[in-house]
Amino acid sequence: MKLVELKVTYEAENYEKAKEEIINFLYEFGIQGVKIDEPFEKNPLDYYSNEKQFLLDTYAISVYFPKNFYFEKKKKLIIESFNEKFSKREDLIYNLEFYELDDEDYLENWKKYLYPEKISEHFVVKPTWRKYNASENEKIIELDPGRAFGTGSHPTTYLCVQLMEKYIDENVNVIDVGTGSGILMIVAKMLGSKEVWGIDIDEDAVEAAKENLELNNIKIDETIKVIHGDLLGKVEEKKFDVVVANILPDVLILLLDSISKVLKENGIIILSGIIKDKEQDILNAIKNQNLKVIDKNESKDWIAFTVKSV
Ligand SMILES: C[S@@+](CC[C@H](N)C(=O)[O-])C[C@H]1O[C@@H](n2cnc3c(N)ncnc32)[C@H](O)[C@@H]1O
Repeated sequence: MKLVELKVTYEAENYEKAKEEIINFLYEFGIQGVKIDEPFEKNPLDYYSNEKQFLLDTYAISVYFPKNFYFEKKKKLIIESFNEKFSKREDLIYNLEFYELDDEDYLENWKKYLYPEKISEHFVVKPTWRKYNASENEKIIELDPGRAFGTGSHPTTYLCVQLMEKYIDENVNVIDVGTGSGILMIVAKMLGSKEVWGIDIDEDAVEAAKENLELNNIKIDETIKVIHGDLLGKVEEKKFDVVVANILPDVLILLLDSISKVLKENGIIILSGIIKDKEQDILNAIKNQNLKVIDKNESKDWIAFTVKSV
């Protein structure tokens, strides 16, 4: 399996703002990981410890996509939409470059950037190859994200985890729609949920989720299932107290009807993956499904909602 790295090199009046804008924009294209290169205060001694970093003088953001049969179309779309959004800006100049990578190279490279991270009141995500001394009230999620989305560090994931901490206990069953690395299934189980299902249209994600459940000593059985496919075809007869879904806004809007069908009468849905620009579209879809917002969580340019039936 090959991957494609898109490297955006840029100069901006406000680097922090430009970085957020570029990452948020690219997120909409289903990226698998983000790597950020920034120049740093130069000390001549650093030349010997990290020559590559030392010589780097540019700001760059790299994101990764699987190289599948429709990637060329996607590439064209990314370049066109990127230019449409950013080319007329007075405060930003940029250059886009695409590179092909082998899966293994990507995974090895990617691992260097992941560290244990506290993502909510109780949860710490720990990459399997790192050490971490947990304090008494911390819950550790062992994770090897592989090629699936969900390391915990993206706002869309941690906003969801923070809402899950409020609404999930041993009395509820949960389905995670778009489970990716399985991180939200692990959170649901660690919060005591008696039954946790996860579903994803990406076969690699299903494999990654199963491996990560195992890493956390969660056994796949009648109460823990990871399903490959689309919600509608695969989960028709079953109802859940809690549905969590961290997916792109346009997909969430399409899925909301199917999600409502698997929701118990007093159940709740935790929706994440919502970039601020799309907030109103999501609110309209929520209203059209006879649902209402009962809680909201925000970070940077991202929003997550808890909703239930009117
Ligand atoms: C942003 S990732 C979320 C991963 C993880 N749940 C998290 O919160 O970090 C979205 C996932 O949704 C999956 N997905 C996209 N459309 C889907 C659909 N219609 N049904 C099920 N999964 C879908 C993608 O394959 C991807 O793994």
